[in-house]
Amino acid sequence: MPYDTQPTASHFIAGEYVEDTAGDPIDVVYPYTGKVIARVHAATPAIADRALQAASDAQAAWAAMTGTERGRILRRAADIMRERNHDLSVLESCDTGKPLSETTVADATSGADALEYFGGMAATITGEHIPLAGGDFVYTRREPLGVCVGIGAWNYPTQIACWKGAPALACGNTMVFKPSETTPLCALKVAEILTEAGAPPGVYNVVQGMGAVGASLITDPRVAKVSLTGSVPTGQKVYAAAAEGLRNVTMELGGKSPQVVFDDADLEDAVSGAILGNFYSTGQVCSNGTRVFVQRGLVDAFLTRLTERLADVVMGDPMDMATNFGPMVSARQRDLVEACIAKGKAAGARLVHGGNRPDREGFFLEPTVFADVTDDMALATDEIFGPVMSVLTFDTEEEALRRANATPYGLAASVFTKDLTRAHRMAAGFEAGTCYINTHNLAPVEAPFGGSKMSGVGRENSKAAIEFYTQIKGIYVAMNPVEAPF
Ligand SMILES: NC(=O)c1ccc[n+]([C@@H]2O[C@H](COP(=O)([O-])OP(=O)(O)OC[C@H]3O[C@@H](n4cnc5c(N)ncnc54)[C@H](O)[C@@H]3O)[C@@H](O)[C@H]2O)c1
Ligand SMILES: O=CCc1c[nH]cn1
Repeated sequence: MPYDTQPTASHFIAGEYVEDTAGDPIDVVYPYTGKVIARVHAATPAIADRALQAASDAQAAWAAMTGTERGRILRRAADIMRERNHDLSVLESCDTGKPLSETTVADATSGADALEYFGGMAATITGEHIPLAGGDFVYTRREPLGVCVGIGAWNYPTQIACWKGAPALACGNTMVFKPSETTPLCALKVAEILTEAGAPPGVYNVVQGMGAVGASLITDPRVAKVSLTGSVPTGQKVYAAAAEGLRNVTMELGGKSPQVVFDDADLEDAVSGAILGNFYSTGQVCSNGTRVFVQRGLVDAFLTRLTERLADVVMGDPMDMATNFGPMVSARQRDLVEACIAKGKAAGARLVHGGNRPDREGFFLEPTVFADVTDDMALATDEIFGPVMSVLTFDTEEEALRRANATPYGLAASVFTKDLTRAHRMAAGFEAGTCYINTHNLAPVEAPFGGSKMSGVGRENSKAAIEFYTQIKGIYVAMNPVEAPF
């Protein structure tokens, strides 16, 4: 490994790197080689306590700064991230195995976008004035919640650390962030950069660990809010644990999102959308449109063109800018996805492309396409979180919408058609938090992102995120003598 991936220490607390080797070791494995490239240690209870106390100690002073001052620090952090985009992208590729051609434009970039966006918004986070009869009035203050815990998934370690940290900090909260144990490296850089940009010690802390460390943070009395990005089963546990203390939550969970392609769609756009929505990040994107419903008249042409386009997949060294398809994040994830492929074959789905583990080192799996998938197959019901596309056939708009919504998930959905009214009808009918017309999987920070039904609670990004990192205080101001009954 030609890159220096071993972090200075495992944790970042109160503005500095902190080590405690008493915690369980966590080896960081480079998915391209399967070799260990760094080692960190899980937070011991003492480390978790130190991080929470640092966040708690820092919160009042951070909240007392003006939004303009906090925003300036976040925007400075965004500038530093952009200046270091190459190194941060290399680290993201080492942590996840995603190709550098992708991380260079998607990860630290999206993190910097969030820091810049919420940095710009910080000064605008204000209350309102509500006039009442007789000259009385109410004014509201939009106040921070306090100490927020962020818990991340492994697919977007830099992005997730920023999508949670930027709005939390803009609103005057402080954060203890626990990255996924699979990708522990990138969040440390986010903490380092925020500190360099001027965030006071304790405002943004990172502790490492498995689920147990995350669980221990949630129920701490110093914690006001928990924001998780992870699977639905983890979300259910975290939500339940947070409920015990009536803590605020944001839950960014899994999905089984539909893409509906009508036969009047632009074929090239529909195929591009299906590729973006199934194979970007080697299929490890929460909002992937893994159920591709194609209208009967277009199915053959769609599969033909998709197969042609898949010939352009360049699977290989993530650090080679020509590579556009990397390994999966871990052997475990690769094995889980392989089992889903085997189940799909056994259920009678037609394998159109891929399906195999290439004979090479690293956690590679071919981009895989199944056709003739039916709604009852596990391929169509279970989140796979890997490069597996299922193509299903439909006849009518009513049928497509009904089947698209027939899932407990509700993260994303897209429709491909040239018929404008149909596009908007479908978008209105989708039971999903994030919908697309004639594209899929884009997640600009200016737009709300999040799920309905089992896919989540709350929204990240956009103005909507402010709702989930603040609470409103109403202050009644009497301008008249107080009238009492006796
Ligand atoms: N909706 C979104 O924005 C979004 C984005 C990315 C990934 N995801 C979802 O994340 C999943 C893949 O990521 P993963 O495998 O890391 O998910 P996961 O649920 O296994 O783990 C997510 C995080 O939760 C922690 N965790 C596990 N058990 C915990 C507990 N009991 N208490 C507190 N923390 C606990 C883990 O250590 C990890 O940091 C997929 O389902 C994917 O759809 C969702
Ligand atoms: O993995 C989910 C978040 C996301 C979607 N697109 C880019 N990031």
